[in-house]
Amino acid sequence: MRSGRIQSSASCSASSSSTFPHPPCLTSASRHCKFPRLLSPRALSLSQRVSRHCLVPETTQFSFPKQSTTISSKKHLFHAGVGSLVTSNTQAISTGPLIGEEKIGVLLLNLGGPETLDDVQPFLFNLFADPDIIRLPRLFRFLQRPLAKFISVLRAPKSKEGYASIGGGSPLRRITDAQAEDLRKSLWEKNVPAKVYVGMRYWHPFTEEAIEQIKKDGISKLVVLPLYPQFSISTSGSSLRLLESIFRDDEYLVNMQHTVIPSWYQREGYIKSMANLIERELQKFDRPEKVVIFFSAHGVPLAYVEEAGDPYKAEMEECVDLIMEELEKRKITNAYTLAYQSRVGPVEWLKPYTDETIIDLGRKGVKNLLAVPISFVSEHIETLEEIDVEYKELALESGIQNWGRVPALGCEPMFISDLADAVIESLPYVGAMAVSNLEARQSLVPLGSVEELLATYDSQRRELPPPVTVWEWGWTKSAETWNGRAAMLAVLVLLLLEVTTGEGFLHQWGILPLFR
Ligand SMILES: C=CC1=C(C)c2cc3[nH]c(cc4nc(cc5[nH]c(cc1n2)c(C)c5CCC(=O)O)C(CCC(=O)O)=C4C)c(C)c3C=C
Ligand SMILES: [Fe+2]
Repeated sequence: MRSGRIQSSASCSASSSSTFPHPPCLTSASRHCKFPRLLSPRALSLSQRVSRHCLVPETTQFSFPKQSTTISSKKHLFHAGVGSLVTSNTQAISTGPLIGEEKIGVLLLNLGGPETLDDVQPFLFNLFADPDIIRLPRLFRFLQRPLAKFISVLRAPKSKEGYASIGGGSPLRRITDAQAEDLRKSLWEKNVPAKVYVGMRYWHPFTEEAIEQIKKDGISKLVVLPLYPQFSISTSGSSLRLLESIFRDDEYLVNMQHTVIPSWYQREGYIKSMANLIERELQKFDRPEKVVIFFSAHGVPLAYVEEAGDPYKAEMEECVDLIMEELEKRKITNAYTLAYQSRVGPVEWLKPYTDETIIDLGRKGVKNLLAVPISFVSEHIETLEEIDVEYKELALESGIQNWGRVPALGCEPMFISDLADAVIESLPYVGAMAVSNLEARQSLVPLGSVEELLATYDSQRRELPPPVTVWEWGWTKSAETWNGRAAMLAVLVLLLLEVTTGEGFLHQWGILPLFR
């Protein structure tokens, strides 16, 4: 941990990354991974965590493409190539001409957001129907959709309030479309005539719609780029799992070569762009050197990291370290801290929590705070409402006098240009296909790459605690959790009875007919 880092007393056991379970395939994968040789000794331990993503099958010779360069600095070596990369090919990596007759596509994966208040409940339904958000035990899987309906109806009023306060809907589609267009332009400027598609997980344009267009356009080589800098089961993992199921069932797609860039938080362009934004915002304070830089990342339930092996926390911590190193090179050595926001439900999420940390910093006498949203590259409800309104208010109440917030990256030219470089550097890894469709389907090639990626952190697909409150009571944390689970079970039984008998409180209140 770097010297300037403020440790909130709100932090917990989750702050140590050494407890992460290492998926079994790591050892073999990391042997092929170039990172340990490229990074400085300090970064090496971090890269060992990252190397879990260097999922190159054992049979594949792995070398970075010629155009990728290594930029060295006194303290750190950046690899300008694709940070962590999964190839679609277990047999060979094409090194020949990449463009020629090939039609190249880039698929940007993102979360999606409701565009109007009427979209909020169905959007929430899609989110909670995702087994990577609520993973029920196998026996109860059939209840996933009724449960999603139930929770989405319960949560919709609160969410609607939030979306109403930011203008009546999420800006995510508009911003992601603009990023896609700028990325396309940047690729063309770099002589890579690619088409760029947007596939959202929970709202329009859905991933399925993007895939239909990719097929119509006859794309033959596809680079899959989730727009999340750090990997999480709940975000990129979920999108890749969906993609995998779409690929598996489709004759065209099973033959399409593809590559996935699962995370890219360590790329030089991204780190420098973040540092630029922070440096710019710091200048707005009267005494910039007195400001505490407050990185706030979207949280995930602790069990995702500790039980399922989600690399999210490790990647987040490394990302923050890299940004601070970049700032240090610019002689900016402010104190900083990292906390996790936006938790929902009764289970424990990654700590320290943003709200508790703000209160704690206020108590410690911090007067100047600069919030940096770190897990997402667009403005969205959690920056515009949660940070700008709720956390700002909390900070001022807690004794912080001067508050600032770094904008999300959006279409920052250096950032977009770096994403374009990531795509270009990944192209040599878009591999040749399996010999036959049958083989492709059986050995999951090209799906194997996605499958393997998913397997590294989530091989057992264990039950994950429902992160969302259905019901809550009790005094202790653990009691709350178990009460929540018991209540959920009771609600499920009631729901089941109601659906089968057509009678019950939901019908009486006129809620259930809405479900039909
Ligand atoms: C890296 C970013 C994100 C992670 C990790 C993540 C995990 C996660 N989220 C929920 C529940 C909700 N998320 C909601 C909105 C939302 N989530 C992210 C990003 C991450 N989520 C974004 C960018 C957005 C906003 C999209 C927009 O419309 O602007 C919502 C809906 C809003 C609300 O009601 O608060 C929920 C619910 C869980 C449970 C989870 C991990 C398991
Ligand atoms: Fe979320």
